Amino acid sequence: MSRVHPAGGRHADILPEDHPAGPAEDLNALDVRVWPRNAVREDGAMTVGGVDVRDLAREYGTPLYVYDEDDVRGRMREYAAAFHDGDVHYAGKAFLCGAMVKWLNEEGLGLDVCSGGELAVALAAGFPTERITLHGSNKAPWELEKALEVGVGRIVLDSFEEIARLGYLAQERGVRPKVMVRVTTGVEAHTHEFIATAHDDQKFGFSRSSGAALEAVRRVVALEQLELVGLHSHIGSQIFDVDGFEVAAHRLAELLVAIRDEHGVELPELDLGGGYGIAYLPDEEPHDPKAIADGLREIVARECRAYGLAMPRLTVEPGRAIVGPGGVTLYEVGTVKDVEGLRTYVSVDGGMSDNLRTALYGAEYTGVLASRSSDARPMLSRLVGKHCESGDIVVRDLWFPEDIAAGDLVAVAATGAYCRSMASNYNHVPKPAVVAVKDGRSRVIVRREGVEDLLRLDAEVEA
Ligand SMILES: Cc1ncc(COP(=O)(O)O)c(C=O)c1O
Ligand SMILES: N[C@@H](CCCC[NH3+])C(=O)O
Repeated sequence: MSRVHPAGGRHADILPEDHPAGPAEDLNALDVRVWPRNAVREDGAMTVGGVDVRDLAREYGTPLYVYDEDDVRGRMREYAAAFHDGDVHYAGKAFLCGAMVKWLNEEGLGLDVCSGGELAVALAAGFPTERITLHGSNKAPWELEKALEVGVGRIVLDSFEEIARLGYLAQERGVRPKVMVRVTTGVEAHTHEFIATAHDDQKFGFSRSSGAALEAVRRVVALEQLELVGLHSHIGSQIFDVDGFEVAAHRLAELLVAIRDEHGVELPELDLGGGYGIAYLPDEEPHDPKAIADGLREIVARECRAYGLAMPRLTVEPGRAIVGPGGVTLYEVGTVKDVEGLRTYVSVDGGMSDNLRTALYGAEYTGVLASRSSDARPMLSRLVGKHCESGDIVVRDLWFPEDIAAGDLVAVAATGAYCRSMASNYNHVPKPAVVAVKDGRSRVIVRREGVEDLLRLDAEVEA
């Protein structure tokens, strides 16, 4: 099936039925909804944080992850202000490095880590341990021990084995950590199957419907060594619709009542996780942090009133919404291949090793020719990487000007979350550097890997 796109341009006559949109009126425009707040074009080329992308590519090479520091810090501040009466624990899995930890500390946020590795980054960068929450669906004993040794603020319990293990380790050490029980509320979040986390048939948390959540609470309460402070729920990621949060809050409130009735305690904290969607495409409308905070507060307050409970202190754990929109990935075009009658494949010097999300979730992105502007006609394109997989797609459908060519720089929007943190070395491709830009200056915050770094780990080759 095909239809002719009225804007014309190469391949416009084969625009697939399911293609989300035709070409923008101006292919050079940088829509504020998807690009970092400080991204503009100057003399044709894109600048981020006042730095020309051509200078970034010359100085640091490509592919390159670029973070607009003011954008990221601005979102941290907005979330902290919106949840002024609660806690915002940034989910480090979205992107973590020493600079991020320092920004979080300076902006007064907390940090959610889900492995000993993430915890190590936080500790190395001097993050206050009482503002750290340790997550993880299968924490190793050494990770639990490390958390107890440094005194993290809270540990979120995810399995019966872990309750027993942590109780034992805490007793050995003579400490009494604060813990939460992660509840699988049975909510079917409207998002990709792989990033929904609260329906019954998956690995996270204790199921509410089977009674496992209340049994977990019973076991924790029975262990003197653990201080139960609340329940935790994370329904999934890249969610726009508040219904799921409402249902989760309602089910959690019912559990809080059951806990009060059985144990005579009202738990003082409630962690509702993260999951707030961001715009990857210009037609997506994310909620602003204040609307999210007001909405969640209202939902929980309503449930508490209905059940006669005191309002617990709310914690949220946004990752993507803080760091996603402020990041872009810069690539250099290597080849442009016109597949007659279908589309044009524009290949860049990275791909699924620096952004797995398209291959893994069918995620959608948008991108532009960034090193210059062009008035050439739009051409239906697919931005692909250099890996040996036909699924190595960065942007499935996008419109580039017909004159795009080898040596041009392309920028892909909203790649600040879950791109560097999910990067791999597939095909022995080293991971790109990460730079922060601000007020016309740039600096490396994570160094580029080299092939020598990969060889260094190979026990049977000489590096
Ligand atoms: C427990 C928990 N909290 C917070 C997050 C952050 O999610 P997001 O980046 O969608 O806000 C995740 C990831 O999905 C998570 O598993
Ligand atoms: N990695 C996912 C989200 C995190 C899921 C973790 N619970 C993404 O890129 O969207």
